[in-house]
Amino acid sequence: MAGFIQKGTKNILQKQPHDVVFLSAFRTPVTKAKKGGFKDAYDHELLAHVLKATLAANPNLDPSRIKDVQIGTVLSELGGHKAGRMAACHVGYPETAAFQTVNRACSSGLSAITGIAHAIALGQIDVGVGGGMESMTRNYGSRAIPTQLWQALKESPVKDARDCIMSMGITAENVAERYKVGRQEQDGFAARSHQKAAKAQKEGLFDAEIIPVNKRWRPDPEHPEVEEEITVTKDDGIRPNSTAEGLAKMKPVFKENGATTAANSSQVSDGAAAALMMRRSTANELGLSSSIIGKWAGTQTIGCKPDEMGIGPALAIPRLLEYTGVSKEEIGIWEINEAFASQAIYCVRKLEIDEAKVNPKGGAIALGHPLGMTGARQLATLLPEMERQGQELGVISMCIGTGMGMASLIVRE
Ligand SMILES: CC(=O)SCCNC(=O)CCNC(=O)[C@H](O)C(C)(C)COP(=O)(O)OP(=O)(O)OC[C@H]1O[C@@H](n2cnc3c(N)ncnc32)[C@H](O)[C@@H]1OP(=O)(O)O
Repeated sequence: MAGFIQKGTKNILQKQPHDVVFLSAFRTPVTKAKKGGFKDAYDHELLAHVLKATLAANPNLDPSRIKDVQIGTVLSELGGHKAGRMAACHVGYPETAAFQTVNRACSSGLSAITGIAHAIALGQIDVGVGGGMESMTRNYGSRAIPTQLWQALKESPVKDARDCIMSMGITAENVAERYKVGRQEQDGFAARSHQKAAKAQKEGLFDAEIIPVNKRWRPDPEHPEVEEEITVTKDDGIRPNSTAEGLAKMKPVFKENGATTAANSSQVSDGAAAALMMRRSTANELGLSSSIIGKWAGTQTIGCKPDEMGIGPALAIPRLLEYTGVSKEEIGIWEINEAFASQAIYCVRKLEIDEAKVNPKGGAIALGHPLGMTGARQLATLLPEMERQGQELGVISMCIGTGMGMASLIVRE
């Protein structure tokens, strides 16, 4: 044991009574902000759907066993806490199930899952739900960068302090320049993200993780009084015809003569995700052991320079591997956030991992990146793919806009 986690691949692959296990991991489709299927939805509305689906998928679990719900969200009004708790109560979580929202910027969903995992590992709770929600349609823009800032911070002599509010696109340009990630390479990576996602969508590989969502939709912005009922079943940001040559025609959006374009950046999107987690011994006691789909085996978070925040996974992953005693070669699938192609390429290159093992169903460039939800989306995307490929170990990793990386080790059941 290292603290409360198992160390070493052999130990990690064994089923232990104190393991933190997943019984379900679902997500809504991820849709384009302002244009996509959830443009008229609230973040907590999407959360209600995944929380309800979590109960429905586990009918033999008495909801009163759920002791805590942690939901990552970045931009939500009042930190999403009040509306999130309302959503949980609304769909049948008893008043005894505690609720909190978590904000570690883009890694909030992964932080929420880790928070529940730590509470289970310490014996604080037996059963919990971790996830994320985000409506960038409603909350991006005015809430993306703080406006009520202490003047001393704006003028801080410490560059790292000032850089915490740097445009994410500029940090992507910094990574490209400093580590020589060329435009062509970025466009090729972005096109492959779309191609992989399109193939996975065509083959139905997202079906197991996606909860179809019925919702109202206003087809005409000029006539908001006209509403229709629609069912959103698919991610709508995937562009199957993306090619490196086609993407080369796009103009840089963050910097004159830069290389970061709308096509090689993650998309601004809406969505929610949730996973049911418990201690293995609790699952056994409740007769739910046959529903276990995977286990959490440890998380590490590490800081880096805010002006090159995208390199975070390249720092967090080695620390995670050291912490868990697992080697890079033993990881079958890597879910690495594609905040921008430049930073994702840098991380893959620096870690010397095979791109064929990275985001096999595409990443945030194709699937979208509803900030606080993405880490939880990656879990929902990873688990069925580990099962399909017969891979035992997977890693989820995020970069964090104020200069951090986070990584979690996930084991197939
Ligand atoms: C820690 C972290 O994770 S940091 C990351 C946090 N997230 C961010 O910072 C968000 C980054 N992304 C953005 O800010 C935005 O997506 C931007 C500014 C890059 C682009 O915004 P938009 O211009 O609204 O992008 P949008 O996706 O709508 O694309 C605009 C146009 O570009 C073209 N385009 C975009 N992608 C493609 C593609 N793959 N192939 C061909 N054309 C494309 C299309 O013409 C598209 O218009 P359409 O949707 O009407 O067809």
